[in-house]
Amino acid sequence: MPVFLDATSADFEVEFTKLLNAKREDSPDVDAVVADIIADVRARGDQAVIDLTAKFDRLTLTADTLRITDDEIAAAIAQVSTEDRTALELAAARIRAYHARQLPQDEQWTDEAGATLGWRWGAVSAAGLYVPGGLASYPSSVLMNAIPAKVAGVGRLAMVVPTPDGVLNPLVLLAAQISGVDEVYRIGGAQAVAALAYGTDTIAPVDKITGPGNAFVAAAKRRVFGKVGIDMIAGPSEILVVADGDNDPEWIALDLLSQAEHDESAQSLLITTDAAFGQAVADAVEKQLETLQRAHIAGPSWRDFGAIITVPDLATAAALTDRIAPEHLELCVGDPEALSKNISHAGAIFLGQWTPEAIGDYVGGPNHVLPTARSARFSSGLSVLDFMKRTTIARMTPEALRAIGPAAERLATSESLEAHGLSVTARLKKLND
Ligand SMILES: NC(=O)c1ccc[n+]([C@@H]2O[C@H](COP(=O)([O-])OP(=O)(O)OC[C@H]3O[C@@H](n4cnc5c(N)ncnc54)[C@H](O)[C@@H]3O)[C@@H](O)[C@H]2O)c1
Ligand SMILES: N[C@H](CO)Cc1c[nH]c[nH+]1
Ligand SMILES: [Zn+2]
Repeated sequence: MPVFLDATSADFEVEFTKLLNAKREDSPDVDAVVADIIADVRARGDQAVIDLTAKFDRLTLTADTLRITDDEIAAAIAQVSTEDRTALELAAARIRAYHARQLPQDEQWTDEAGATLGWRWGAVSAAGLYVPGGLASYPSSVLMNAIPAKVAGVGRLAMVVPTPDGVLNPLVLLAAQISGVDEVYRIGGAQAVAALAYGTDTIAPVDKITGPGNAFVAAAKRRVFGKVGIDMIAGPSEILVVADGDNDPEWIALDLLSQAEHDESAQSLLITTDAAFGQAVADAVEKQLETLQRAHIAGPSWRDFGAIITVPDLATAAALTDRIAPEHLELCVGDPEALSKNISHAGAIFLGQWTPEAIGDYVGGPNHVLPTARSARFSSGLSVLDFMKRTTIARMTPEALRAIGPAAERLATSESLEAHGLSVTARLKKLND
């Protein structure tokens, strides 16, 4: 059973804080394991990756078989049904169209002092794309990683994906081909993140690592940040549904289970203005769990981290939502647009009862790699911008230097940085000769 909270009860604040702080992925135990794995990969390179893959994915590799060959990719892709290919291509086209709109513009102008200023955008040279594969297989996450990278203009796309027991999903490889991935390695977890960040004899290091994963992957990305860029912490999935009583409890139950089935550490929450509806959803979840294929994952997630919160009004729902800062937010209320305007912190918002979150996972167009663990307070879903960086541009004319140089001289003096000031003075002197 999930916890039931009532926002009007005396102990609500204590119980809600407990819910916010529930230990799901930010565990010191996980971090300690990940630190050792990263150190091992840095010290022993390919051999560490091979040993750790044998340990965690039950797969024996050599340096020659870490990378999936073009022939293996072609053979796997040949098994994909036309229906699956068509669905994947529809998803890819929609994701590409959405992300193409994110390409930023360069800017350049000349200001009143005569200085030409601006910035230009450029792509990172090499991106490492993490595609999860431990408990489920994610062709959709290949598209969500690789398409924005390609739109940004990244030169080299290196993808890692664990293949437990050596089982390869052909659709993952087709997605890699469709979206222009250059290299695919059958490795996962913290060892794959470390290999991408530090490089091994077989895997050249990348500049930026993106993509979702379990708690080990999220912790590894945190640890390699600085050596490489990362997109965000996209860990175990989360959904918060805000629903009034005018919804079908079964639909909402399925929406909650759609994220619970990702991982025992996933979190599904319901905030409702109608306590009886909340109970009906809880009953519907239990009913679904009797037959759901992944009840062994969704059940523990719902039992350990699920919650149903009753609120007196939608204003309270909005305030609590901002404190949760969920990865996914479904607004199943009469006027979802109006409610969404009162919410500042959510990775992705799904408006109205005809927009199940799963549409966003696959075919909506926006990215499904999204910030978890309340990091939507300060980060956003994966975008083209994550694969780009901005370089600033400045050009002075003699007149511009004459106009603003003296202020630079003064500031340099105030910082006791003599050479800074003199580099300006020397030029101004020449102008005054
Ligand atoms: N936030 C997002 O945008 C988003 C998107 C898709 C999926 N997800 C999440 O990604 C995750 C996918 O998880 P997954 O497990 O299926 O695949 P995964 O690829 O993230 O993790 C599998 C790897 O974890 C490592 N691992 C497992 N147990 C370990 C242990 N005890 N010690 C050290 N390493 C260990 C192994 O190396 C294994 O290869 C789920 O939590 C899902 O909710 C998040
Ligand atoms: N819901 C996940 C993000 O948390 C993404 C996903 C991929 N496939 C299915 N779901
Ligand atoms: Zn999902």
